[in-house]
Amino acid sequence: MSETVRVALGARSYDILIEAGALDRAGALLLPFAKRGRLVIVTDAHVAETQLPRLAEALASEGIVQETIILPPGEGTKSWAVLAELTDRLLALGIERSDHVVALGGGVIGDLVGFAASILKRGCGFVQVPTTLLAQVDSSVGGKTAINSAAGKNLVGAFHQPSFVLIDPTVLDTLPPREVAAGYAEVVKYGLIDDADFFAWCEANGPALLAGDPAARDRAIARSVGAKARIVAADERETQDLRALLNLGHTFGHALEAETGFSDRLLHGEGVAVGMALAFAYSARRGLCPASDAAQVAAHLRAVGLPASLEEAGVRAPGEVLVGHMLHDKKMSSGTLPFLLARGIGQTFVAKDVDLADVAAFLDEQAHALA
Ligand SMILES: NC(=O)c1ccc[n+]([C@@H]2O[C@H](COP(=O)([O-])OP(=O)(O)OC[C@H]3O[C@@H](n4cnc5c(N)ncnc54)[C@H](O)[C@@H]3O)[C@@H](O)[C@H]2O)c1
Ligand SMILES: O=C(O)C(=O)C[C@@H](O)[C@H](O)[C@H](O)COP(=O)(O)O
Ligand SMILES: [Zn+2]
Repeated sequence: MSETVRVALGARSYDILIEAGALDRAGALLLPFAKRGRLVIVTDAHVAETQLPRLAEALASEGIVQETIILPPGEGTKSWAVLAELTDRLLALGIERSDHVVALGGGVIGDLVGFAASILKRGCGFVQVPTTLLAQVDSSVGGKTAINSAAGKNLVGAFHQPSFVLIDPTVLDTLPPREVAAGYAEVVKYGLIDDADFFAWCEANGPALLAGDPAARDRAIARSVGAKARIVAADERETQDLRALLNLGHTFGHALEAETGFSDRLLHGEGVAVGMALAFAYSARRGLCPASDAAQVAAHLRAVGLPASLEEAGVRAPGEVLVGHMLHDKKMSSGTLPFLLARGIGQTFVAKDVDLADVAAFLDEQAHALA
């Protein structure tokens, strides 16, 4: 299959190509950018071993000279220290605004490289070549770029759209199963937000997708990218209570990631899985959503091996500690934290009347229920 999705953002519009084997055509696909300036590939050590040779060969076949920077893998790379190292190395290479930095990797590389590109020379070009399921269905699209800070997740960043997104689903063949499952949580998110039929599709096809079925994988990528592109085009900077829907599960999830030290104890997608289960359970507790829908969400996440509770996330912190992490959430406005809650599967909405003490009590109940 080959499909192009356009993110319609006026002068910042760009294409997302989804095509099995596209990485091997990257020379031709990236040639227009190479004609405008240089290409510098930034990747991490795992991807350097598994997918970088394909990209390097494809670029070389078109005579494109490339520089490559290889960074350590893992969430810790979204840090001030690595950002400083990366920007220094790109400046040492003489990066210019007309050059493109090519982010070859998962969401960590994409978020870091995009942020570096947004601040270098006050903004140079970048291209996303996502190599995880999570990055292909979510992080490579939409221009949210960031690093983490001591205060929390993604707190230092910028909106900076890529010039092009090259999605080759075959790169996922080398991705470890735990990472595939983590990325799948963001796929399920699109169904839970506003498409109950797609959630039903996930229930029927999720296990095949995780087992590596190419048809299920490609369908999920195309559906997710299409949904995200539409939402981003309509609310690029999350000002209209629309893009915020993409944050379903993230207020809880980011708090769990902070509590587990942004480590591989809990991957981002795993935090989102637990967060979505908690958002539905909290919605049910408030009488907003049928308890059966909350149970169905948790059951599907568990069926594909994702965590769906605090215990399964390995988090034992008191509710007020987790709520303390949430106070840094970027949605916080005038002391109010909007929450993504649900009236049912496919019916997520932004709630602005959530009492954080009640959320803390809910989290304590969840912890005790399973103790
Ligand atoms: N900007 C956004 O809109 C957005 C959306 C969702 C998530 N995110 C961010 O994305 C990050 C998580 O991204 P992720 O889940 O892709 O994690 P990641 O980038 O850490 O990649 C996961 C692991 O897989 C390895 N890997 C990547 N591709 C591989 C491949 N093809 N073969 C073998 N190994 C491979 C990596 O080296 C890493 O060890 C988080 O920081 C999250 O906040 C951002
Ligand atoms: O693109 C968006 O908007 C999202 O919210 C997608 C999320 O999956 C992603 O994790 C994002 O980085 C979270 O955004 P944040 O603003 O809460 O940092
Ligand atoms: Zn996310």
